[in-house]
Amino acid sequence: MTKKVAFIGAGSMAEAMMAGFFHSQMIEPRHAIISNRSSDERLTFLQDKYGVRTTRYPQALLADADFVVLTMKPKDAVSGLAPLIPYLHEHHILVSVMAGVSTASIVDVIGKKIPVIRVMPNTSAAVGKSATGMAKGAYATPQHLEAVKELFQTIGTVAVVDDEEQLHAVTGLAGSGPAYIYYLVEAMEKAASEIGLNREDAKELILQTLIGSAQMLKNSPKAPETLRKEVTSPGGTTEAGLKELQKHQCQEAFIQCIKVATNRSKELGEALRNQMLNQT
Ligand SMILES: NC(=O)C1=CN([C@@H]2O[C@H](COP(=O)(O)OP(=O)(O)OC[C@H]3O[C@@H](n4cnc5c(N)ncnc54)[C@H](O)[C@@H]3O)[C@@H](O)[C@H]2O)C=CC1
Ligand SMILES: O=C(O)[C@@H]1CCC=N1
Repeated sequence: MTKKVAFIGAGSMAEAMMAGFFHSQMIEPRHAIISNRSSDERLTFLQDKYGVRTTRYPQALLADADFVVLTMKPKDAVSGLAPLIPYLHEHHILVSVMAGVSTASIVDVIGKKIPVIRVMPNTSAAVGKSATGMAKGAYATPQHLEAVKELFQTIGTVAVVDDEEQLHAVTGLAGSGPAYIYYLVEAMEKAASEIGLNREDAKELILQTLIGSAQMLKNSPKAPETLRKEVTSPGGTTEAGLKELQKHQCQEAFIQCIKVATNRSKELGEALRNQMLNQT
């Protein structure tokens, strides 16, 4: 029997996961129900596109759900969870994808011994290629973790981390990761236009370069540095290009980018804890 999923939040991450779950046939669209804060238009769009059910009644949302996936922003955790509390029971498995938010904070907001699995996927879930990290909360058993792992393995790879704190790093590296790659592609597209390539040719060349490099990184036993050196002929074009990147400290900037994103995840979790303290 396929599992039933309720999504609390109907944004880009909820849609990416839904699309991936449905494509893998792990979840049937009629077994998914989704809510958001206020946009009827958005819920209608998702209903029409995927055949999911929609509601803003907490009781209806949770009635049949096996997994309750929290897909609102960290700042909306309290407002999103509050109406659900009377209908949340220990048989539900809460799956939070909220960046930075600890399982302990979620349990504290709910005030019940609910199993919570904290998950950090990325939007490549939509095409079954998420790089997902996860950790279990205090009231989740290894069986709960396994059930959620099985669910997310249908939309990509899963790394279970022993220490929940490591999910900040997973977020800085892989949760946000697709955006870094898209940013690079934006730069490649701009450059392609300035050096006289038409948009369609450029798109195909960039895409194939990315896919080919990713496949090489995956299949070759060689380190990225070795692969880079193999492209770089002494006195050639690559060397000239890379010198420019080094001049702008591009690698250092990328390292700093990932560290800052990781710290931001910690700050988001702390901001929610402060919000909770101010409300008590
Ligand atoms: N976008 C991404 O690449 C990733 C996002 N995440 C996490 O996923 C979560 C959602 O991110 P996005 O989809 O990008 O955000 P989004 O802004 O696109 O969607 C947030 C959704 O939450 C809903 N919402 C807000 N308050 C609510 C409430 N009180 N009750 C019910 N629904 C409520 C909004 O109406 C909206 O549908 C965030 O916590 C983020 O940290 C995690 C991994 C990757
Ligand atoms: O930017 C964010 O906060 C979310 C978490 C990881 C990707 N998007």
